[in-house]
Formats: sequence, C-alpha cells, structure tokens
Amino acid sequence: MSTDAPLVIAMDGPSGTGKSSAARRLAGSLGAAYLDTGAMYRVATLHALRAGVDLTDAGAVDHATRELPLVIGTDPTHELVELAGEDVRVEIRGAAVTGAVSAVSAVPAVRERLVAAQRALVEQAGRIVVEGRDIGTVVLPAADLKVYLTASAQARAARRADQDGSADRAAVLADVQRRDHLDSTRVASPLRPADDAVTVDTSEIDLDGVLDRLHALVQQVEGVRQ
Ligand SMILES: Nc1ncnc2c1ncn2[C@@H]1O[C@H](COP(=O)(O)OP(=O)(O)OP(=O)(O)O)[C@@H](O)[C@H]1O
Ligand SMILES: Nc1ccn([C@@H]2O[C@H](COP(=O)(O)O)[C@@H](O)[C@H]2O)c(=O)n1
Repeated sequence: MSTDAPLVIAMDGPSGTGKSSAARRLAGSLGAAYLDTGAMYRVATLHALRAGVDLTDAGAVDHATRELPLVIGTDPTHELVELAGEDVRVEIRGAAVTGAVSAVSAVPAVRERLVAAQRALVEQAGRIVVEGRDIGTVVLPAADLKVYLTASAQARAARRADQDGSADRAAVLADVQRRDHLDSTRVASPLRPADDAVTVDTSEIDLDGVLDRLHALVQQVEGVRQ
C-alpha cells in the first residue's frame, strides 16, 4: 500500500495519558498530518478570557468565540498555534487557560464550530492522526482506527508534575481529577471511549512501548484494507 493512502486515526483519552506525545510521533512515522484538537479549545478559551466574559454564561462564551481568528498547523514536526496572528503556543498551556478550558469546551455552540473546523482539516489532510476527547465518538465516527489511551490518575499527575516542574503533586493530581470529572460528565460530547475503540493503558508502558503498540494496531488496520 502506498504511503499516501488515506488513513484516519482517532486518539482520545483523559489528560496526561500521552495522547499528544504518542499521536505526534505516530503521525511523523506514518508520514501523516497531526491535529491537536485540545489546542483549539485552549485557543477559544484564551480568546474568551481576553474578552473578559463570564465563563459560566454559555451564551456569552458562544458570543465571544463566534469570531475566532485561529490558525492551527497539522505538521507533526512543527507546532503552529496562532490567535489573530499571535503565537500562543505557550500561553494556551498556562494555568489560566488550563483552569478555564473545561468550561468553554462544555458549550455546545463552541464545539459545533470547532468540530466543523476539525473535519475540514481532516478532509484536507487525508492521512492524519487526530487527538482529543470526542474524536472517535463524535468528530470522526468512521475513523479507520480508534484508540483510547488511559492511565491511572496518579501516573498522569506524576507525568504532568515532572513536565511542569511542579513539586506539589497533590495539587496537580487534584487538577487532573477535576478536569477528568468536568470533561467526562458534561452533556455535550463527554469524554468516553467509542464502542469500537481499542483501549491502551499507558500507566506501566513508556512512550516507546506505546508507539510499538500503536504501530501494531495500524499494521492490523492496513492489513485488513489491502
Ligand atoms: N507512556 C508514557 N510514560 C511516561 N511518560 C509519558 C508517557 N506518555 C507521555 N508521557 C509524558 O507525560 C506528559 C504528558 O503527555 P502528553 O502531553 O502527551 O499527554 P496528553 O494526554 O496529550 O495530555 P493533555 O490531554 O493534557 O494534553 C509529557 O511530559 C510526556 O512526555
Ligand atoms: N476533542 C477535545 C479536545 C479537548 N477538549 C477540551 O480541551 C481541554 C484541553 O485539552 P488538552 O488535550 O489540551 O489537555 C480538555 O480538558 C477538554 O476540556 C475537548 O473538549 N474535546
């Protein structure tokens, strides 16, 4: 099979399971594009925060994010995230946005617009790994392969604390659990595995091990399609 054959891989799971790291590397090795949909919700959140809207008011969040001058790249070797031409890669990962993003992503009108943009990017790319919370269930229900990454909250919090250089592991764990709860209990497109997703628990596997598992799954899918 030629390396430019269409291939759509959906990767979902809670925070800190390794979705971004694994999806980016998988895309690079498959010669595919990569889409970080969490970054899109983070940009919408930054835009709403800058507009000073009350994030508990869904109508106000909807209104404030209707015009969202967002540019997101899909090259797995080059991260590009811009809001009105400004590079916001660092700011969207900060505490203010991380603390507010679940409120913004729970607003159905925000999701509708971002899902439409995500589908358009997938259509353009043809061969792509897309990661988020609702990719297998809502955004791309016909994906060729759906993977749901999990890991214990403790493992995820330890990774996040190492990544951010935080000594307060209890606070990081509480934040991880708070976001898990909000993302999985919201009414609009809650975080959950698609019925046909393959679950991979990354608690005890390093990133190379996760990549081995993902490559084996891709080979199975490509074998079936040949
Ligand atoms: N299997 C693994 N073992 C150990 N550390 C890992 C593993 N996978 C990822 N990591 C590390 O965990 C941290 C979080 O990974 P990553 O950002 O890829 O997770 P994520 O699921 O995309 O999180 P979020 O949804 O919050 O963006 C990173 O520092 C990454 O290097
Ligand atoms: N498909 C998605 C992706 C993300 N979200 C929301 O965005 C938050 C940030 O995601 P990260 O992957 O960058 O941590 C996440 O907590 C969700 O609230 C989403 O709803 N759907």
